[in-house]
Amino acid sequence: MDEFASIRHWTAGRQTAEWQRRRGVTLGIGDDAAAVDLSLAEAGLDGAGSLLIAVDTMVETVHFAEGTMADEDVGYKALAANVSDIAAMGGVPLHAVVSVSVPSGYGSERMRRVYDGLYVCAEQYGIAVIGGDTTSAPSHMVVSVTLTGTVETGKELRRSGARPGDAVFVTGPLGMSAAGLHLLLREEAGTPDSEYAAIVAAHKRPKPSVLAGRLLLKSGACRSLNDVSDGLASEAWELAEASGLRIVLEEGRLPKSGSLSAYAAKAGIDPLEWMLYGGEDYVLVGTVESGGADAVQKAFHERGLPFYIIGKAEAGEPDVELIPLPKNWNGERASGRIARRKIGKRGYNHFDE
Ligand SMILES: Nc1ncnc2c1ncn2[C@@H]1O[C@H](COP(=O)(O)OP(=O)(O)OP(=O)(O)O)[C@@H](O)[C@H]1O
Ligand SMILES: Cc1ncc(C[n+]2csc(CCOP(=O)(O)O)c2C)c(N)n1
Ligand SMILES: [Mg+2]
Ligand SMILES: [Mg+2]
Ligand SMILES: [Mg+2]
Repeated sequence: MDEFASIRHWTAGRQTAEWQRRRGVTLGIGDDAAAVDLSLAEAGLDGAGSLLIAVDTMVETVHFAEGTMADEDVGYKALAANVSDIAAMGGVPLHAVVSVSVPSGYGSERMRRVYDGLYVCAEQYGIAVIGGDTTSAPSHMVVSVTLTGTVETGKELRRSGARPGDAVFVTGPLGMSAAGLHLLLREEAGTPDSEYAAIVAAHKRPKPSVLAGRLLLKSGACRSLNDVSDGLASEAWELAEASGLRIVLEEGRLPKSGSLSAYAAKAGIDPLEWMLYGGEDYVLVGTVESGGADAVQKAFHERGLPFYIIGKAEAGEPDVELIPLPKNWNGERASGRIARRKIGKRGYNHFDE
């Protein structure tokens, strides 16, 4: 199958004309560029919208490898990672443009499976796939997705809006994806123990919450927001630096799932490592004005969504600190309180030595 037949094989008949029309697409896959009339996009915004644009790339051996992700998972996660960035602005995702670079030996069927997963994610989040690019690659697959979205003009939730006194929150458990990856890279006997299904699923099929971002925006109480791709420590540092303040996290408040604890115990690893530095959690971390935290938590819980207050923002030079659990505490007290530990700007970094 040649390049053009392959593209048709991966994309033709996947989404109806009606699906695309409702997102304002007036010209989809097949010409030099797609055309979108944003005034026709049904995003349900409260007022005029701005365009959001994000791109994230997945590279074989860096973001996935044989044994960690099926082809379908690669397509799903490449889009989901971008949904997480749109959610982290408080926005609604709309259109995806997909670039794939495929080693010639991979064959058209393998890429079709990547698209099977990508379209599952598109369906789940209401996204129209409107174009892309295809090239060969020397030895490994690369999938890059550009995603548009929309958000009420001037209301997008930035990293820079936190203020001293704000409560710091996360919208889901931490460290599960890193634990799942650890298991997948080490599991000798194929199918992992069902006890660990949740951590494996967290790695292969992350579920960013657009609804969580929308609730935060509509609450009027959210001052800053980021999504956790590189790890909580790294993302908290981004909030601290963008907002010019110190973030203090409490170890005892960090949400830890049962399957993470069980697997960490089995693997002999401190789960806190994964929770702070693992990454690929695709939950939201941010701050709310402290007086509004209870109402936001209530709104989340009413919709069955998790919401955890994990610390606070304080005036000071950009920094991230952790108040450890008493078990990790060596007994020292600094001015009558448990000594805080500085959290390094460590996390997943593509250019670390
Ligand atoms: N090569 C690049 N050229 C221009 N801007 C870039 C480039 N790479 C990243 N950026 C910009 O830098 C900022 C931070 O990007 P980054 O990729 O760290 O964010 P993210 O997508 O939230 O994180 P992650 O990639 O871990 O999911 C964004 O505004 C992004 O658009
Ligand atoms: C085989 C394999 N090895 C390592 C990892 C871990 N990993 C890769 S990229 C990344 C951060 C997010 O990426 P980005 O910053 O590009 O969005 C993490 C935690 C993995 N997923 N698969
Ligand atoms: Mg990025
Ligand atoms: Mg992000
Ligand atoms: Mg990202």
